[in-house]
Amino acid sequence: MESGGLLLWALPSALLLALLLQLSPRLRFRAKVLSYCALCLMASALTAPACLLWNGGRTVENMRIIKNVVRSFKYLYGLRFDVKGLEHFQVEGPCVIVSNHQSVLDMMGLMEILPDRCVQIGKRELLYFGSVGLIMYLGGVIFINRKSTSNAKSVMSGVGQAMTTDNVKVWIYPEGTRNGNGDLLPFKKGAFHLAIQTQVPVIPVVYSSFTTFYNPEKNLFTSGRIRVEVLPPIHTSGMTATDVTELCDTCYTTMRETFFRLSGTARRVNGSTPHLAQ
Ligand SMILES: CCCCCCCC/C=C\CCCCCCCC(=O)SCCNC(=O)CCNC(=O)[C@H](O)C(C)(C)COP(=O)(O)OP(=O)(O)OC[C@H]1O[C@@H](n2cnc3c(N)ncnc32)[C@H](O)[C@@H]1OP(=O)(O)O
Ligand SMILES: CCCCCCCC/C=C\CCCCCCCC(=O)OC[C@@H](O)COP(=O)(O)O
Repeated sequence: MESGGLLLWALPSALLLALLLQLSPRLRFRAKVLSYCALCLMASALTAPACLLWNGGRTVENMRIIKNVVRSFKYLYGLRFDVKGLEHFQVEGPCVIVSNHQSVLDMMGLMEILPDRCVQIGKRELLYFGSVGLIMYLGGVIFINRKSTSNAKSVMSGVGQAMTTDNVKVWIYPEGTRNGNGDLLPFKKGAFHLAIQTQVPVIPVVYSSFTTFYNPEKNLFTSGRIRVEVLPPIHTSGMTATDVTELCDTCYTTMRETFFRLSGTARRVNGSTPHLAQ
């Protein structure tokens, strides 16, 4: 009786769902994104106890465990990363790594190349994403309140202290938000203030555009290849607060050129940089 009921309801429901997914690209796209979220939530829930048992609590050491788990996700989604310039990460001591931010999939690209003893800066809201928030907390992610510049600035000056005393690298998305439109947003300045205040190098990292395989507007989420380039460190020793804007603009220009080169797209607006034109 039990198994008869299962066949009567579960089988047709599964068939109907499969049919709907075939018919509706939007639904198929949403299902795939949802599966990614579910995977992250599940993997975090399973990895959090491992982090607690291994390392006791919130520490950058947990990033190694998280990284090893996340690095397997790419096989499920058919993503490939071609990485160049990893040798540039071999700097002694702390540094500020800046990279472009296109979507939630960036987390895979991040973990693909994350150097040892490196934490990220993330928006405070991520703390409330259930087990994902917990795993980020355990990995040492620094949370900032983007709505309050003064609060974010004071958190970030505390980070400078910790970077030198605990020898940690910091990964920042200077665009400050996700952006998948095939260009870079103007950079916020926090990362560059931090690098100059702590007198540590800035290492830019660029990921090629996802638009050919991931595009929410076109309901596109297929397998794909991502080109990644770690650029040479930019040293900040001797720079002062007056050099922040120039450092920021140099990074922006270099990263934008690299982004277009890696993505195989032409520069927009006659090659002018809207950020500098403002
Ligand atoms: C096991 C399985 C696991 C699976 C699950 C996954 C787990 C994975 C675990 C771990 C992965 C973690 C992944 C995390 C990913 C997170 C991504 C995000 O959340 S991205 C959003 C947050 N990130 C940012 O927002 C960037 C940093 N933002 C900044 O640096 C901004 O500059 C900020 C917030 C500090 C201020 O932003 P403003 O919007 O006010 O803009 P401004 O133009 O930069 O600043 C205004 C003025 O303040 C000055 N200013 C800024 N910072 C300063 C400072 N530190 N000192 C002095 N002045 C400063 C500037 O110079 C500017 O002034 P003048 O225009 O130049 O006159
Ligand atoms: C019990 C609570 C259930 C909550 C369900 C939430 C499910 C979310 C689960 C997994 C998503 C994987 C997250 C990986 C972390 C990537 C971080 C990220 O890319 O966040 C976006 C942020 O950079 C920029 O934010 P906005 O573009 O300004 O917005």
